[in-house]
Amino acid sequence: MVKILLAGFTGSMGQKAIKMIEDTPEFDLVAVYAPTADQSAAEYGLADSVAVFNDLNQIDADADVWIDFTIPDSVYKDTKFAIEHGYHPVIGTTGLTDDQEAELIALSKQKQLGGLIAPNFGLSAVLLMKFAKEAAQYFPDVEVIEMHHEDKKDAPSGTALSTAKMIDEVRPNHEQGDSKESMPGVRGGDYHGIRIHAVRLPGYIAHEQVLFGGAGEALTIRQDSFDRASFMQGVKVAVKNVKKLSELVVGLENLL
Ligand SMILES: NC(=O)C1=CN([C@@H]2O[C@H](COP(=O)(O)OP(=O)(O)OC[C@H]3O[C@@H](n4cnc5c(N)ncnc54)[C@H](OP(=O)(O)O)[C@@H]3O)[C@@H](O)[C@H]2O)C=CC1
Ligand SMILES: O=C(O)C1=N[C@H](C(=O)O)C[C@H](O)C1
Repeated sequence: MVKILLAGFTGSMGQKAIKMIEDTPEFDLVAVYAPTADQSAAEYGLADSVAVFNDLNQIDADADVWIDFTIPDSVYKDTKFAIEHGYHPVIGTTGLTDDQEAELIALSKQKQLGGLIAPNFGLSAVLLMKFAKEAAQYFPDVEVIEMHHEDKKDAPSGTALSTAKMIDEVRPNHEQGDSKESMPGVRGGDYHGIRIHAVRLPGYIAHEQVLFGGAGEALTIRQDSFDRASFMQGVKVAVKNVKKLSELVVGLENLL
């Protein structure tokens, strides 16, 4: 049995994660955390045995794994807290900087505690990133478009940034054509010369396109998450296997 603490349980992903945990016989939800939580477990529709926390520093649950779907502003301190208290972190929340990520990895090594940071738990997105990295070796001219629901707090998405980083690792040294902007920002964000465009619209959930252009041809790789259920198989795999790791790693592909 894997005992789970879920941070961000009141949110869209948190609610999907509760269902996934309840539907998985070998998982046991022992505690939940959200800053505004002010009701009992039963009032949230949870078993009486689930401890409800609204203050990070009060958390003392007997859990194995810490699942985090919170907000970019809290993910660093949540993950640090989890590692320091011996909970294996499974982090879906976006927004960690490279320096924060490096610091957390170093801390996990010091504690010899396995954990996972996954910019995207969806298989279609994991494959998109893998295929984009392969294609970039042959098509150095590339732009990324990510499209998300209107409530998304951060831009670019963690997945788009991760895609750009993976492309940047293999892309041959290259000057991509660019236009002078007559309207600031119209060419999107710039990660090491890779343009990233973020779209926010009602009706969307999470989608990404990577566009490659070459002489007389183009390649477009696209993935769509039409429902947040698409992320849950990946979260499940992570929770089941995270204990096998001896440090914090980045990317679900490390556990597939
Ligand atoms: N890796 C992946 O595959 C995926 C990652 N995500 C990421 O997961 C995160 C959550 O997304 P989503 O569920 O849509 O967001 P929501 O806004 O729906 O939920 C946010 C949750 O975070 C909690 N929260 C707010 N402030 C804090 C704080 N200071 N400390 C701790 N918790 C806090 C909220 O609690 P309260 O109700 O008390 O305010 C709520 O439970 C985002 O970063 C998103 O990008 C999303 C989908 C897939
Ligand atoms: O906020 C979301 O919804 C999502 N966030 C993650 C990201 O920023 O990449 C993963 C997925 O795109 C959904």
